[in-house]
Amino acid sequence: MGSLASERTVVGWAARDATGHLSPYTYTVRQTGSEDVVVKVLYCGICHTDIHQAKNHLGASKYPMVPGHEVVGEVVEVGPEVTKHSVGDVVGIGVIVGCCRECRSCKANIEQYCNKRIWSYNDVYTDGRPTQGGFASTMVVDQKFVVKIPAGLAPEQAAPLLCAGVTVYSPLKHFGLTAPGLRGGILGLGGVGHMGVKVAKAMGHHVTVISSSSKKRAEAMDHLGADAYLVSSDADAMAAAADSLDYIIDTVPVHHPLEPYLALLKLDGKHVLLGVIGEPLSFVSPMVMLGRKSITGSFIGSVDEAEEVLKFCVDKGLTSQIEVVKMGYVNEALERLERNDVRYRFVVDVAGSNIEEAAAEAPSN
Ligand SMILES: NC(=O)C1=CN([C@@H]2O[C@H](COP(=O)(O)OP(=O)(O)OC[C@H]3O[C@@H](n4cnc5c(N)ncnc54)[C@H](OP(=O)(O)O)[C@@H]3O)[C@@H](O)[C@H]2O)C=CC1
Ligand SMILES: O=C/C=C/c1ccc(O)c(O)c1
Ligand SMILES: [Zn+2]
Ligand SMILES: [Zn+2]
Repeated sequence: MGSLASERTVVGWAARDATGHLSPYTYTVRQTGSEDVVVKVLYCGICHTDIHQAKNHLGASKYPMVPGHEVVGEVVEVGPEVTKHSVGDVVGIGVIVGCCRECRSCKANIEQYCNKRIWSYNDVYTDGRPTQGGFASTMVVDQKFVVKIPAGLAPEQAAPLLCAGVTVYSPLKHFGLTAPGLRGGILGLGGVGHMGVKVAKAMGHHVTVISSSSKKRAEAMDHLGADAYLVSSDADAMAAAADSLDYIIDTVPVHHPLEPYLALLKLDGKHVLLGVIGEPLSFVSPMVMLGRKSITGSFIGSVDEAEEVLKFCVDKGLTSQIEVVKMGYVNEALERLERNDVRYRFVVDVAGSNIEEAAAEAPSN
């Protein structure tokens, strides 16, 4: 296993330091193992987590780092024990590419909560190699973590479902928030948030977008189908909406006060934190005690839930709202994402970007 002769050379776009700037990077991936699926990357979405990781917001980034965890590709080779996928299948890969398979979380098929989970990039695989993500020509991934993209979903449309989509679907399901008629709030209308509006609306909820500005009001109401729109700095509108929501899906990626949003929740309402924020958030205890409210969090979703949300989107006719860009635009896209200038997810057309040819012309690693 792992002989140099059988390693595959891959071109990706990597961050080299905490500037988070990506540039071509050539590396090798492991020999195809018995349960491995070799995937030619077609499209990869850009999640705000890619910024957190590339810019070392959490203090644990290792470089060179090829980000990207909303990956859709075509199977080009499978190991001899692979039963789940075949050459030619269109498949998806998300945030997790390994787990222990023995702990309580793994046995319950919620492997995203395994303490030995392996991240699709900025981690170390079982063979000691760094993992590298989807802004690359190829990924080699254990079949367990590869999902089939159902017919009826365009590959570029499917990419954001593999993180943003499942990240909102999982807590709604887990916390019993799927019944029609519930009143939900989506705080932060970005990549994750816009899927929150779509998934919650498809479940039959009354959906209020809570945004930092009024810039997205018309699109949210007219195109995404939101029922109401609150600007968080509008104190009168926030006061009028007090005690009205069963849940809030909080996708804000920076520090923010919780109390204005806790006030919007009804008795037993749930505030679900999804944003990755490396600073303490605070609130006074009566804000939760007096309405028996919960503040909780949720981390992506399981492989099973990824398959479920893909099917849910096909069944309900849901699509993500994306801007497709080429790999050479990725740094502008990351900058625009960071300054809240995208409706609502960038997806990189990796296969259409000739990244191998571009790397041959670029300065070497
Ligand atoms: N828990 C999990 O498993 C997952 C967590 N995440 C995390 O969720 C967060 C959101 O991800 P994603 O949707 O991709 O991010 P986006 O940047 O696409 O969306 C974030 C939204 O938050 C609002 N916002 C408020 N303040 C800011 C600010 N200062 N800078 C940027 N946005 C702001 C904006 O909405 P508006 O204009 O409406 O105010 C913005 O569109 C990130 O922290 C990401 O790491 C992502 C995926 C999975
Ligand atoms: O985008 C997917 C990953 C999100 C994420 C959530 C929590 C955390 O600590 C991370 O490092 C990433
Ligand atoms: Zn993500
Ligand atoms: Zn485990």
